[in-house]
Amino acid sequence: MSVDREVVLREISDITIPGGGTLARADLVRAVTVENGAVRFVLEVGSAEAAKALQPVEAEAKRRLMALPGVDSVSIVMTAPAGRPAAQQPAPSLKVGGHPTPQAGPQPIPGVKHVIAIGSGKGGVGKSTVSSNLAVALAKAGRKVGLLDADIYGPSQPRMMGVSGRPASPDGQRIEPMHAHGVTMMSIGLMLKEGEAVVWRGPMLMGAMQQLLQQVNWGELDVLLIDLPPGTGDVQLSLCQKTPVTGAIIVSTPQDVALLDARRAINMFDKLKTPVLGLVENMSSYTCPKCGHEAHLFGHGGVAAEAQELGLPFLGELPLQLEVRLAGDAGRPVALEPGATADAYARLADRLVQGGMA
Ligand SMILES: Nc1ncnc2c1ncn2[C@@H]1O[C@H](COP(=O)(O)OP(=O)(O)OP(=O)(O)O)[C@@H](O)[C@H]1O
Repeated sequence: MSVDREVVLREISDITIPGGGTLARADLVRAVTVENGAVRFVLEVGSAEAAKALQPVEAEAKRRLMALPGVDSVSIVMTAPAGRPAAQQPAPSLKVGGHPTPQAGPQPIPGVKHVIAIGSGKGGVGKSTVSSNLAVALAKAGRKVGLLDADIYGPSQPRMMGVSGRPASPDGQRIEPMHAHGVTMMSIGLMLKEGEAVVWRGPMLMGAMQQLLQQVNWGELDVLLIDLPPGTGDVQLSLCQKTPVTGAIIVSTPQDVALLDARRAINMFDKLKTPVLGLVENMSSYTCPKCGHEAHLFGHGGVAAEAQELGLPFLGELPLQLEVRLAGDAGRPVALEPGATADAYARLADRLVQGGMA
């Protein structure tokens, strides 16, 4: 067995710490590296006293790791965040995917007035497209808007919003969000190495969501839109457990199969006691640019009918248009330019503002 980061974390995860709990649960381990038999990591501690209390933990970790075949040295650095000169600061603690730190119930995000989750039952129905365009439309309406791309399986907001690069973390703790088209944004995709596969389990996802919600300097926002992964999984659960969510918008195509999945998503939000603000129909019609004929490739009106049946607001329909995809691929959401689609998004934004949700 070769020793790597995962082996190191597993080996020390159940070491108990003063005050109860384990190293893994307290999420104190940062920046694990294994190189030519040398294991190094940081134990993040709040103060000099805490560092002193953790000395037996440090010793036990060393003992266990030195016993692993192939490990020649173990170096553990304890860091206290405050008052250190910059040169001695640890690498930014952008360990998205770590275990969550204990948190008593949902915590509001400082400065953020409303949180709106954008979900769908099925992938590919345009949830990310709707999120980026709605964010832009809200910004155009003068709202202070944030957009958090929490689609861990396929983060697409960096591409759709035209943002790249790694977010800065000047103090190694807080994360500076990016800005594009008047929107403050952060994507889980910007925190991962390109092409990195995400195989996080529930607790790691919880940790990631917690960091993205609470560790990012969101600033003062009227509304933070959260682009969720499709379906009904751990991210949705984490979000609703970690922060009070004003409500969820469900995106669906008019197609029966997409609607069936949308119903599951609505059910899940009901169970999580998160109000569903309404349903949006995407790709509802296609107008041929040559002859002007309007076609309904995925059917039409299905989402409005579904909303009526479920007693939920129908928030509007958005056409299927080549420009929507091209604009998304180019990093300039179509809602930035004047036109029928921008108008449809402006109406959607206006409904949220008028309803006191954004
Ligand atoms: N109204 C539309 N007209 C044309 N293309 C669209 C429209 N809505 C979405 N698309 C395109 O469809 C593709 C999927 O859209 P998008 O990524 O927004 O879906 P999604 O529901 O977020 O998918 P997933 O969650 O599976 O990543 C993208 O290429 C996008 O540009």
